[in-house]
Amino acid sequence: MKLAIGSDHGGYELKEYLKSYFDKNHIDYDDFGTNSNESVDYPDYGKKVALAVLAKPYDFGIVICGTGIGISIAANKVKGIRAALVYDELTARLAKEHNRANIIALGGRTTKKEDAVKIVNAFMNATYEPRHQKRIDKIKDIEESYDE
Ligand SMILES: O=C(CO)[C@H](O)[C@H](O)COP(=O)(O)O
Repeated sequence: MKLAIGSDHGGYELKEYLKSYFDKNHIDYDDFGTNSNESVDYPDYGKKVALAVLAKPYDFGIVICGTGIGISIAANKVKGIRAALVYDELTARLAKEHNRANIIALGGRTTKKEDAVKIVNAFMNATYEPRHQKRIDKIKDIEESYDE
């Protein structure tokens, strides 16, 4: 299991908290920034994690901004990315089971740190249900139809 993680300044503290949890629990990750509380632009970090998830052998990505909204929108602009803004264990589990999300987005200013750990674990422990593949294929069809 290896994951890619990135945030803007609004998600920086939660990113660092999750990293310390991953370190303690021997979960491998690469951190794509940002590296401080200094103000940055969330699309830059959403894009970095999205491209990493597509190009490298990561099981999934985690993106974090203040609410998780902006950075999930940005990540979803990368073809092949299904970034899900999740806010509890149920939405995290369903993002994997139904939506085959390859990135989850969290809000650093809206999600408690302990809840974020539970959310990430719920996603990691869930399994995609192939009965949903027809819908995933239709999402891909939308991407393909706006390619030009
Ligand atoms: O949540 C976010 C985007 O959805 C950003 O983290 C937020 O907009 C940053 O705001 P500010 O520049 O006021 O810290």
